[in-house]
Amino acid sequence: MTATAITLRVVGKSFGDTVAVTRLSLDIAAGSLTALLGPSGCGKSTTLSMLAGLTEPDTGYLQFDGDSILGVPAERRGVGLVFQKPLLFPHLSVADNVGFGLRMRGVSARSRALRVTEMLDRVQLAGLGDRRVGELSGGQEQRVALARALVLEPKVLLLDEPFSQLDTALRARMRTLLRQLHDDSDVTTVFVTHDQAEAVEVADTVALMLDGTLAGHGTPESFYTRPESLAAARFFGVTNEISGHVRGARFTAADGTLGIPTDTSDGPAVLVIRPEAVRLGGVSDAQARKVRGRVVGAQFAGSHLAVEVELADQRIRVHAPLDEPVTVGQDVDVRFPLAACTVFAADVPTDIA
Ligand SMILES: Nc1ncnc2c1ncn2[C@@H]1O[C@H](COP(=O)(O)OP(=O)(O)OP(=O)(O)O)[C@@H](O)[C@H]1O
Repeated sequence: MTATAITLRVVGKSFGDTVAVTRLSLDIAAGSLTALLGPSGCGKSTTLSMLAGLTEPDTGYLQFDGDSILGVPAERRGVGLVFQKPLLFPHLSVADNVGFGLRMRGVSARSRALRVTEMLDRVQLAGLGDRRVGELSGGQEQRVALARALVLEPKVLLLDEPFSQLDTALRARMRTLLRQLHDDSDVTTVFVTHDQAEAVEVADTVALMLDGTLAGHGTPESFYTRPESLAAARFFGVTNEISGHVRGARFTAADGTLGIPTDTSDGPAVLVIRPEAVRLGGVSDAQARKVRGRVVGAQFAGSHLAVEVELADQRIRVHAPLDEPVTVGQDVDVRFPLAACTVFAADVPTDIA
């Protein structure tokens, strides 16, 4: 079986006056593990539900491998579903839960038993087939839900916040398991989460949704190094925003410093750079811009030193290596590597709450 590519074009869905999804266009590569990421209410679950065939879009189209899936009933889309709650049959054993779909398809008891045993092994539940599902832990229940979906060899696996009810350590183990299960098969996986750290850890591709539509799409790294919008940069956590303007393909900060090449149009602008990309001290480098600043705060933060630096008219955050000799009150050279700077026009919407 070859993997399935998913196409969404100008998809829209409203519930009464509530616009859940609007003008959503997205290409999900065959065989990818894509995180559909975004804050609560941005339309992730509705999107997943439209792919699953549980909700029909009002506008736009959806395709699997170039063929429209609009109007195709859920059970004929070749989709496996895993939800936040495992939704197992409480009166059936683990093995019977996993084998349920196979039984519905008329697969013989013998063949079913073989496939269920193999699947339980893959989700690390070997030997637990006879257990009643009420005797399982939350993590085990979600493994059963994963096994039940995957045993049917779906073309597409859709997961809606599947591990959000588990504790942190277990969630990390489940993410690793999901990655393994995905890598061992050809299934195209779409994983809904509101947690950007989870998206970055589990997925090879991230599709960020804000306000019902796509706000960024690319590798996890690209959201840190080249965010597509200010809102996307903000969603990915702590970032520095330096206000200024662009004139003649050059960004200048409000205090007249920097001079960063950019292809953003002339006008008020914001330069975005993550704290871990800013350098303190160091040698001159043609690929970076230098400004003078003063250290006004330095705090141990586990993996780095969280430093606050005052520039001419604003403060920025810098993550410095722990062995960097940084003292409060010290004057420092602050370097902005060009490759880590992204400039946006200042008049973009900024509310992403
Ligand atoms: N069946 C429904 N009836 C009415 N409104 C709905 C329905 N489903 C979703 N909505 C609304 O559509 C918007 C998008 O909801 P959706 O569940 O897709 O977002 P989400 O990003 O998955 O959020 P969450 O993580 O909180 O589930 C929300 O405003 C929600 O209240």
